[in-house]
Amino acid sequence: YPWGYDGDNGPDQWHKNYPTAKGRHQSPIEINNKEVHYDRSLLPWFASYDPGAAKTILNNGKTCRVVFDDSFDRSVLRGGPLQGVYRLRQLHFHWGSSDDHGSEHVVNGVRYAGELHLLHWNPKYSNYLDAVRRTDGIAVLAIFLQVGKTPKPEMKRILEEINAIKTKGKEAPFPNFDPSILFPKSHDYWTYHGSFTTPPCEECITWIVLREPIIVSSDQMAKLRSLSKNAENEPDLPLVDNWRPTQPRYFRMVSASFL
Ligand SMILES: NS(=O)(=O)c1ccc(CCNC(=O)Nc2ccc(Cl)cc2)cc1
Ligand SMILES: [Zn+2]
Repeated sequence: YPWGYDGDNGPDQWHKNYPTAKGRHQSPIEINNKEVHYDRSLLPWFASYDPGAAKTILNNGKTCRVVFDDSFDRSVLRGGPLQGVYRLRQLHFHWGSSDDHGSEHVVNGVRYAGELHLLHWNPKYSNYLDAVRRTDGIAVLAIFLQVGKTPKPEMKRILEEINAIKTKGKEAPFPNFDPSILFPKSHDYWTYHGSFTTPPCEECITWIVLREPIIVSSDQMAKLRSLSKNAENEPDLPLVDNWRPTQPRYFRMVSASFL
Protein backbone atom coordinates (compact mmCIF):
# COMPACT_ATOMS: atom_id res chain seq x y z
CA TYR A 1 0.00 0.00 0.00
CA PRO A 2 1.49 3.38 -0.97
CA TRP A 3 2.86 5.15 2.08
CA GLY A 4 5.08 8.22 2.21
CA TYR A 5 6.36 11.01 4.38
CA ASP A 6 3.97 13.81 3.57
CA GLY A 7 0.32 14.75 3.97
CA ASP A 8 -2.30 12.07 3.54
CA ASN A 9 0.06 9.08 3.41
CA GLY A 10 2.54 10.39 5.99
CA PRO A 11 3.74 8.84 9.29
CA ASP A 12 0.56 9.80 11.20
CA GLN A 13 -1.53 7.81 8.70
CA TRP A 14 0.65 4.68 8.44
CA HIS A 15 -1.26 2.86 11.23
CA LYS A 16 -4.41 2.72 9.04
CA ASN A 17 -2.79 0.15 6.77
CA TYR A 18 0.01 -0.97 9.09
CA PRO A 19 -1.47 -1.29 12.60
CA THR A 20 1.94 -2.19 14.09
CA ALA A 21 2.89 1.47 13.53
CA LYS A 22 0.95 2.20 16.74
CA GLY A 23 2.75 -0.48 18.74
CA ARG A 24 4.60 -0.17 22.04
CA HIS A 25 8.09 -0.75 20.59
CA GLN A 26 8.26 1.71 17.71
CA SER A 27 11.28 3.57 16.30
CA PRO A 28 12.81 6.09 16.17
CA ILE A 29 12.79 7.53 19.71
CA GLU A 30 14.22 10.46 21.64
CA ILE A 31 17.41 9.48 23.51
CA ASN A 32 17.75 11.66 26.61
CA ASN A 33 20.77 11.37 28.92
CA LYS A 34 18.62 11.55 32.06
CA GLU A 35 16.57 8.52 31.01
CA VAL A 36 19.46 6.37 29.75
CA HIS A 37 20.82 3.51 31.91
CA TYR A 38 24.57 2.87 31.80
CA ASP A 39 24.99 -0.92 31.48
CA ARG A 40 28.57 -1.95 32.26
CA SER A 41 27.82 -5.51 31.15
CA LEU A 42 27.34 -4.32 27.56
CA LEU A 43 30.15 -5.66 25.34
CA PRO A 44 31.83 -3.75 22.51
CA TRP A 45 30.43 -4.49 19.08
CA PHE A 46 32.53 -5.57 16.08
CA ALA A 47 31.87 -5.46 12.35
CA SER A 48 33.79 -7.78 10.04
CA TYR A 49 32.70 -6.87 6.54
CA ASP A 50 33.96 -8.33 3.25
CA PRO A 51 34.23 -5.51 0.64
CA GLY A 52 33.48 -8.12 -2.01
CA ALA A 53 29.97 -8.55 -0.58
CA ALA A 54 28.87 -5.13 -1.86
CA LYS A 55 26.65 -5.51 -4.92
CA THR A 56 24.55 -2.55 -6.06
CA ILE A 57 23.35 0.92 -5.09
CA LEU A 58 19.75 1.90 -5.82
CA ASN A 59 17.15 4.63 -5.47
CA ASN A 60 13.86 3.01 -4.44
CA GLY A 61 12.03 6.33 -4.32
CA LYS A 62 12.24 6.34 -0.52
CA THR A 63 16.00 6.29 0.10
CA CYS A 64 19.42 5.55 -1.37
CA ARG A 65 20.26 1.93 -0.54
CA VAL A 66 23.40 -0.23 -1.00
CA VAL A 67 22.72 -3.98 -0.97
CA PHE A 68 25.16 -6.73 0.00
CA ASP A 69 25.41 -10.48 -0.61
CA ASP A 70 23.83 -12.00 2.52
CA SER A 71 23.72 -15.62 1.26
CA PHE A 72 26.25 -16.67 3.94
CA ASP A 73 28.09 -15.19 6.97
CA ARG A 74 30.22 -13.01 4.72
CA SER A 75 29.82 -9.55 6.30
CA VAL A 76 28.72 -9.73 9.91
CA LEU A 77 28.09 -7.66 13.02
CA ARG A 78 28.68 -9.24 16.44
CA GLY A 79 29.02 -8.35 20.13
CA GLY A 80 27.39 -5.34 21.77
CA PRO A 81 23.89 -6.38 22.86
CA LEU A 82 23.76 -9.14 20.24
CA GLN A 83 23.88 -12.92 20.69
CA GLY A 84 25.84 -14.47 17.84
CA VAL A 85 26.47 -12.88 14.45
CA TYR A 86 24.07 -10.90 12.28
CA ARG A 87 24.50 -10.72 8.49
CA LEU A 88 24.81 -7.34 6.74
CA ARG A 89 22.02 -7.05 4.15
CA GLN A 90 21.80 -3.38 3.20
CA LEU A 91 22.57 0.17 4.22
CA HIS A 92 20.54 3.30 3.50
CA PHE A 93 20.12 6.90 4.59
CA HIS A 94 17.53 9.31 5.99
CA TRP A 95 17.96 13.03 5.49
CA GLY A 96 16.17 16.40 5.65
CA SER A 97 15.41 19.26 3.29
CA SER A 98 18.05 21.36 5.08
CA ASP A 99 21.08 20.76 7.29
CA ASP A 100 19.23 21.47 10.57
CA HIS A 101 17.15 18.27 10.52
CA GLY A 102 16.88 14.85 8.86
CA SER A 103 17.92 12.25 11.43
CA GLU A 104 15.34 9.83 12.82
CA HIS A 105 16.68 9.39 16.34
CA VAL A 106 17.03 12.61 18.34
CA VAL A 107 19.65 12.95 21.11
CA ASN A 108 18.92 15.36 23.98
CA GLY A 109 16.80 17.40 21.60
CA VAL A 110 19.47 17.45 18.88
CA ARG A 111 18.39 16.54 15.34
CA TYR A 112 21.26 15.73 12.98
CA ALA A 113 21.29 16.40 9.24
CA GLY A 114 20.88 12.71 8.50
CA GLU A 115 21.22 9.15 9.70
CA LEU A 116 22.92 6.10 8.14
CA HIS A 117 21.37 2.69 8.88
CA LEU A 118 23.20 -0.60 8.37
CA LEU A 119 20.68 -3.44 8.52
CA HIS A 120 21.73 -6.94 9.63
CA TRP A 121 19.63 -10.08 10.15
CA ASN A 122 19.97 -13.07 12.46
CA PRO A 123 20.95 -16.19 10.46
CA LYS A 124 19.59 -18.47 13.18
CA TYR A 125 16.35 -17.90 11.24
CA SER A 126 16.00 -19.55 7.87
CA ASN A 127 15.89 -16.31 5.90
CA TYR A 128 15.49 -12.55 6.12
CA LEU A 129 11.69 -12.65 5.87
CA ASP A 130 11.53 -15.05 8.79
CA ALA A 131 13.94 -12.89 10.80
CA VAL A 132 11.68 -9.87 10.25
CA ARG A 133 8.96 -11.67 12.26
CA ARG A 134 11.21 -12.24 15.31
CA THR A 135 12.00 -9.84 18.16
CA ASP A 136 15.72 -10.72 17.85
CA GLY A 137 15.63 -11.00 14.07
CA ILE A 138 17.22 -7.73 12.99
CA ALA A 139 20.02 -5.44 14.20
CA VAL A 140 20.44 -1.93 12.81
CA LEU A 141 23.62 0.07 13.41
CA ALA A 142 22.65 3.75 13.23
CA ILE A 143 25.22 6.52 12.63
CA PHE A 144 24.34 10.22 12.69
CA LEU A 145 25.47 12.51 9.86
CA GLN A 146 26.61 15.89 11.14
CA VAL A 147 27.45 18.77 8.78
CA GLY A 148 30.95 20.13 9.33
CA LYS A 149 33.98 21.63 7.64
CA THR A 150 36.15 18.51 7.46
CA PRO A 151 33.92 15.88 5.78
CA LYS A 152 34.76 12.20 5.91
CA PRO A 153 36.41 11.39 2.55
CA GLU A 154 35.00 7.83 2.68
CA MET A 155 31.46 9.21 2.06
CA LYS A 156 32.63 10.33 -1.40
CA ARG A 157 32.39 6.84 -2.93
CA ILE A 158 28.65 6.62 -2.17
CA LEU A 159 27.90 10.19 -3.19
CA GLU A 160 29.76 9.81 -6.49
CA GLU A 161 27.25 7.14 -7.45
CA ILE A 162 24.24 9.39 -6.78
CA ASN A 163 24.33 10.73 -10.36
CA ALA A 164 23.77 7.19 -11.64
CA ILE A 165 20.62 6.67 -9.52
CA LYS A 166 18.86 10.05 -9.73
CA THR A 167 15.35 8.66 -10.12
CA LYS A 168 13.23 5.93 -8.54
CA GLY A 169 14.07 2.45 -9.77
CA LYS A 170 17.56 3.34 -10.94
CA GLU A 171 20.26 0.90 -9.84
CA ALA A 172 24.02 0.80 -10.45
CA PRO A 173 26.78 -1.70 -9.68
CA PHE A 174 28.52 -0.88 -6.41
CA PRO A 175 31.43 -3.35 -6.06
CA ASN A 176 34.26 -3.48 -3.53
CA PHE A 177 32.92 -1.43 -0.67
CA ASP A 178 33.52 -1.99 3.06
CA PRO A 179 31.03 0.23 4.92
CA SER A 180 33.06 0.07 8.12
CA ILE A 181 35.27 2.79 6.60
CA LEU A 182 32.32 5.10 7.35
CA PHE A 183 32.39 4.37 11.10
CA PRO A 184 33.38 7.12 13.55
CA LYS A 185 36.38 6.65 15.89
CA SER A 186 34.36 5.87 19.02
CA HIS A 187 32.22 2.72 19.20
CA ASP A 188 30.22 4.10 22.16
CA TYR A 189 26.53 3.34 21.64
CA TRP A 190 23.00 3.34 23.00
CA THR A 191 20.85 0.27 22.49
CA TYR A 192 17.11 -0.43 22.81
CA HIS A 193 14.46 -2.67 21.26
CA GLY A 194 12.43 -1.11 18.48
CA SER A 195 11.05 -1.36 14.99
CA PHE A 196 11.54 -0.59 11.33
CA THR A 197 11.05 3.15 10.93
CA THR A 198 9.02 2.57 7.78
CA PRO A 199 5.92 0.44 7.18
CA PRO A 200 5.11 -2.30 8.05
CA CYS A 201 7.08 -1.10 11.16
CA GLU A 202 7.73 -4.62 12.45
CA GLU A 203 9.06 -4.61 16.04
CA CYS A 204 12.03 -6.87 15.30
CA ILE A 205 15.02 -4.56 15.67
CA THR A 206 17.81 -4.36 18.22
CA TRP A 207 18.93 -0.77 17.63
CA ILE A 208 22.61 0.12 18.15
CA VAL A 209 22.84 3.93 17.87
CA LEU A 210 26.38 5.34 17.82
CA ARG A 211 27.04 8.36 20.02
CA GLU A 212 29.69 9.88 17.71
CA PRO A 213 28.36 11.28 14.42
CA ILE A 214 30.31 11.18 11.18
CA ILE A 215 31.05 14.53 9.58
CA VAL A 216 29.73 15.24 6.11
CA SER A 217 29.86 18.50 4.15
CA SER A 218 26.85 20.61 3.31
CA ASP A 219 27.60 19.84 -0.35
CA GLN A 220 27.46 16.12 0.39
CA MET A 221 24.04 16.57 2.04
CA ALA A 222 22.96 18.59 -1.01
CA LYS A 223 24.06 15.64 -3.15
CA LEU A 224 21.70 13.33 -1.25
CA ARG A 225 18.94 15.92 -1.66
CA SER A 226 19.52 15.90 -5.44
CA LEU A 227 17.91 12.45 -5.59
CA SER A 228 14.34 12.32 -6.90
CA LYS A 229 11.51 10.17 -5.52
CA ASN A 230 9.83 10.03 -8.95
CA ALA A 231 10.67 7.73 -11.84
CA GLU A 232 12.63 9.05 -14.83
CA ASN A 233 9.71 10.09 -17.01
CA GLU A 234 7.66 11.72 -14.21
CA PRO A 235 7.65 15.31 -12.90
CA ASP A 236 10.59 15.95 -10.57
CA LEU A 237 9.90 15.49 -6.85
CA PRO A 238 12.97 15.95 -4.62
CA LEU A 239 13.67 13.00 -2.35
CA VAL A 240 14.05 14.82 0.98
CA ASP A 241 12.65 14.51 4.52
CA ASN A 242 12.44 10.71 4.41
CA TRP A 243 12.57 10.47 8.22
CA ARG A 244 9.92 9.32 10.69
CA PRO A 245 9.23 11.53 13.73
CA THR A 246 10.19 10.11 17.15
CA GLN A 247 7.71 7.65 18.69
CA PRO A 248 6.68 7.14 22.37
CA ARG A 249 9.25 5.19 24.38
CA TYR A 250 6.59 3.72 26.73
CA PHE A 251 8.23 1.22 29.12
CA ARG A 252 11.45 0.69 27.20
CA MET A 253 14.91 1.02 28.72
CA VAL A 254 17.62 2.67 26.64
CA SER A 255 21.01 1.29 27.70
CA ALA A 256 24.34 3.05 27.18
CA SER A 257 27.66 1.30 26.68
CA PHE A 258 29.46 4.34 28.14
CA LEU A 259 29.36 6.45 31.28
N1 LIG B 1 14.91 2.58 8.61
S1 LIG B 1 15.06 1.08 9.03
O1 LIG B 1 16.47 0.75 9.18
O2 LIG B 1 14.25 0.84 10.21
C1 LIG B 1 14.43 0.07 7.77
C2 LIG B 1 15.23 -0.93 7.19
C3 LIG B 1 14.71 -1.75 6.18
C4 LIG B 1 13.42 -1.54 5.75
C5 LIG B 1 12.85 -2.43 4.69
C6 LIG B 1 12.07 -3.45 5.49
N2 LIG B 1 11.28 -4.24 4.62
C7 LIG B 1 11.82 -5.18 3.83
O3 LIG B 1 13.02 -5.38 3.74
N3 LIG B 1 10.90 -5.90 3.16
C8 LIG B 1 11.19 -6.95 2.36
C9 LIG B 1 12.41 -7.10 1.71
C10 LIG B 1 12.62 -8.21 0.89
C11 LIG B 1 11.60 -9.13 0.76
CL1 LIG B 1 11.86 -10.53 -0.25
C12 LIG B 1 10.40 -8.98 1.40
C13 LIG B 1 10.20 -7.88 2.22
C14 LIG B 1 12.62 -0.56 6.31
C15 LIG B 1 13.15 0.26 7.33
ZN1 LIG C 1 16.51 3.50 8.05
